[in-house]
Amino acid sequence: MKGLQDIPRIGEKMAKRFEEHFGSEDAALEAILGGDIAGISEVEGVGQRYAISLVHEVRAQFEGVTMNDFLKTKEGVDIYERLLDIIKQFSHTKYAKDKLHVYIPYPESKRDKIEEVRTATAGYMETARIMGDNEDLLSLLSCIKTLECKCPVPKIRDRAILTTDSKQYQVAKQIYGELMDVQLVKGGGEFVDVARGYSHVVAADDKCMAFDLPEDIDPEFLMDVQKVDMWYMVPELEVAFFAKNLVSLESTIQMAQMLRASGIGFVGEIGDNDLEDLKSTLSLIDGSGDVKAGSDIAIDRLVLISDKVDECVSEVISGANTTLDSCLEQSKLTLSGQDMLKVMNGKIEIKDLLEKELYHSYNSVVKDAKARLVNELCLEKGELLLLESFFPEEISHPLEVQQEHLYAFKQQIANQIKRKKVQHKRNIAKALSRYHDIAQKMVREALDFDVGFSIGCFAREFDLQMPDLIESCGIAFEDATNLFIKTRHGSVVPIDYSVGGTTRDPDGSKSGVVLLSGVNSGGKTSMLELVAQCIILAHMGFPTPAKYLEIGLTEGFYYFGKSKGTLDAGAFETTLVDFSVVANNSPKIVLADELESITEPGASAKIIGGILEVLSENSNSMSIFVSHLSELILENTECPVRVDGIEASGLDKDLNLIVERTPRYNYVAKSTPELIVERLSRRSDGIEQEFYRKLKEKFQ
Ligand SMILES: Nc1ncnc2c1ncn2[C@@H]1O[C@H](COP(=O)(O)OP(=O)(O)OP(=O)(O)O)[C@@H](O)[C@H]1O
Repeated sequence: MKGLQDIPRIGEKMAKRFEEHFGSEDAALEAILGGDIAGISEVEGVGQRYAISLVHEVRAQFEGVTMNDFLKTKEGVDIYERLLDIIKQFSHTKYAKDKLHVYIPYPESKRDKIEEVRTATAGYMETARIMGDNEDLLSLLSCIKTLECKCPVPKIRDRAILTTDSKQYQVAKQIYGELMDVQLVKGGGEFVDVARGYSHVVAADDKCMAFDLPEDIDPEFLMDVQKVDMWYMVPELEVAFFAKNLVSLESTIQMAQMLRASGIGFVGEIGDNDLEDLKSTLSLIDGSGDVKAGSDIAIDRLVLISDKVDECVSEVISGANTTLDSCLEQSKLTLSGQDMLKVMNGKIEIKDLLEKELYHSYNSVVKDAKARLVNELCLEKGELLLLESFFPEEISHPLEVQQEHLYAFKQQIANQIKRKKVQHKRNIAKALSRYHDIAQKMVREALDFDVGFSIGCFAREFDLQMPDLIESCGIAFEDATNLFIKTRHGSVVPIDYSVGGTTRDPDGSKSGVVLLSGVNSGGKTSMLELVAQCIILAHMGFPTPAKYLEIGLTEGFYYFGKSKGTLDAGAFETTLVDFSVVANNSPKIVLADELESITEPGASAKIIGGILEVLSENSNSMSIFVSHLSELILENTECPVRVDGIEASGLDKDLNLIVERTPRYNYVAKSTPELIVERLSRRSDGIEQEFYRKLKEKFQ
């Protein structure tokens, strides 16, 4: 399979959507082959069902087997899906929940696949045994999502590449044109004009170095744009990938460290030191790709200035005006006779005299105000120059800040922040670029860990054990519990049972054809369901719900559930056609529940007897038929059939049936419907009770 369009059902249009979603054809193929059902479901026009069937189809091509090769009936598939639904509850990520669908039961001929899964699952079970109740690990896992690889950054508006060299211009335009402005300038004058429009200018040729630039233009010089790495010129791009996936990455790293501390290997390619390095580098950025507060002292100081400057200036001014007011109150002017004459002769202005008198106080108030600003904003040398012109030199009352100078100051601080952040992001981007591939691998492994961990946690919760695989056709278990009853009711009576050539064979007959008889509501259907659960899980390579279980793998599994309602003639015919498939000689396990309801009892017994005869001729098959007609069926069959029974001994004080859930071997159990009638009678009164009493008499 070389391309997407080699996959049936993926045409040109769909292939394009896959490529767009996953970033490339290879990535899309990897997702399909790797069973990333969650990811595939997100492709435009693809739902979860389509994704599951697509993955199944592609895997079937590779493995040469489909789920239906083993699960021969719709009811078997239903049991498989219900089991999967239970396992999915132990997933912590959507990825794992969806990917669990790649686990299917295999026929015996694919034993290598079953063994492969068994080996891996045994590892997952051990991991879950150690870590299954670690709440920290579980909450970390639930924070991990598939990485988003498409992390476009918006065009950078405040940075530009300027050059006088047309070659450099073309190269820069081609590489960076979509990310920032690239401009060709003719000389120093134009360079300055253009540069004033940006807070950060990269001058990309040595001619620019010779320009006589004013103080406010401070470009960064580069000889050749081609020799610069992307992380240097646009660090935002590399940082964006890590920022967008920050939560997943940080959770994965923490999880890796946690697993390693518990002796569980995780992504061997990255050593402990690199993991720590990646973790500390990631701690410098936030989810938007910005430099996190606290990661650079210089940036923090500038940001603090920018945040506080307005408030600080207004506080300082109000303090200064209070001081100025009290100075004015205390000021008096005594004119000497000489000064009076000078004023009268027009040699000096009275205004000058007043100014002279007040200048000292004003000056010291302004000086104090500036000192307070320097102190409170922690200003450094280079920033003092702009502060000088914050207040008017001429006495003005009340004292006010010169807004245009305050604005210029703020602008300078903002530019400095941007420049410093770019510098800082370059260091971060350089450090992170080294980890780009391994980060992707780590998260993928973390998500895949959750797939296995879900199976392990499922096994841990229900105390499942790996079954023993035996060579003969049969199944035997001890203390087995029906998972559907357990999840529904919380408790379940464990059951022991054996059918076929197992080490627990009760009478040495190795009977592989069994009729299960018994009391109404005794648990026959539940027993059949339990056997089905064990068969399916064992053929998936999964552990089974029994303290001990041995099973002979088989090629096909036929499960025929109890029919609902009365069947008409057409349905009777259909059921027979369905059953005809068991007639061939291939190894198989057949479970059927109360097949007798397909027609009237006499005819049913004959038909079931006939089917059992066909099955008993196949030494590679095993079958259990639940029936209330066991005696009648035995009369209608020539082959050796073992009849087992689930019997009730009475009703307890709460009127529940007292049932021995484990079947008795070679024992025809009575249906004991009278117990049910008795229960109904004791639970009712009046006419209703009279009715049930009459029915009860019929059994005496
Ligand atoms: N091992 C068990 N532990 C606890 N509850 C059980 C067990 N087996 C069956 N039950 C409960 O007994 C009830 C009847 O079970 P089930 O339907 O399997 O009986 P049945 O013998 O097939 O009945 P019927 O002959 O009427 O079809 C169900 O509610 C089921 O949950």
